[in-house]
Amino acid sequence: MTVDPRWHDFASPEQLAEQFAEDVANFLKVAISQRGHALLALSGGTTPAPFFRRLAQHDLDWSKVVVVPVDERFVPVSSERSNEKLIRDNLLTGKAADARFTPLYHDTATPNEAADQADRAVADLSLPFDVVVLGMGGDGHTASFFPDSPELVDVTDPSATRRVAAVTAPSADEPRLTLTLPLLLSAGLLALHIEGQEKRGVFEAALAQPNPQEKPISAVLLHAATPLHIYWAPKKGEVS
Ligand SMILES: O=C1O[C@H](COP(=O)(O)O)[C@@H](O)[C@H](O)[C@H]1O
Repeated sequence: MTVDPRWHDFASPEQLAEQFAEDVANFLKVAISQRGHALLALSGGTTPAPFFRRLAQHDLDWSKVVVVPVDERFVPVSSERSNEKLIRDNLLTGKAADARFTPLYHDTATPNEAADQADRAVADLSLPFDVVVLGMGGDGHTASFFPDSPELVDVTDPSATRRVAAVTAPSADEPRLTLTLPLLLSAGLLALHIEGQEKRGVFEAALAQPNPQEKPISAVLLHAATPLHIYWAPKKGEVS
């Protein structure tokens, strides 16, 4: 059995960003009204900045929102490759600057020590996440679940007890920190944000023949117990 995919297709990245931000903001508002706070996990990379900027414009009680990266490079926040920097620069601005941020990166001697610190900090949050926004690379990686990572089996184990783990992969430039599969799958709203025909093809291939070793997004497809909401738009210049 694979996940129930719910497609949300848009004509442009701008239209996607606007509607996706509204859907996530509404989900956060409901979480705040029901449990007094909301937990939001966000992916990084090159795709989500316009969505973050639209989300930041939403009028909600940001002081009650906790934001956590889905995954992170083991680089300081000053690095242009830091997902934390991306989130801080594009989401945590204006009213949304009141949100609390729980980092995965810590300035430790090793990625494992940073993962231990982040694991404890995430354990102290009032889990589960209300909203998890995944991304996906052209190789089918999601979070920092890379096809060539020696830690892939551990971080995609549906019964993993660690919440945050350090990973390495020849295809990733730096060591990484990632939330593990069960934490991602426990979200109230599980969404995947991808753009472009190529990524759609990669995703549809994984859906047709899920194999986590080849396309790690398959681990989500095989183990999610709730629908996966896919927000997709063609890239600029592509037809939908
Ligand atoms: O390395 C990463 O890549 C994926 C996908 O990023 P994109 O640049 O292809 O949009 C992202 O989901 C992940 O958070 C990030 O660390």
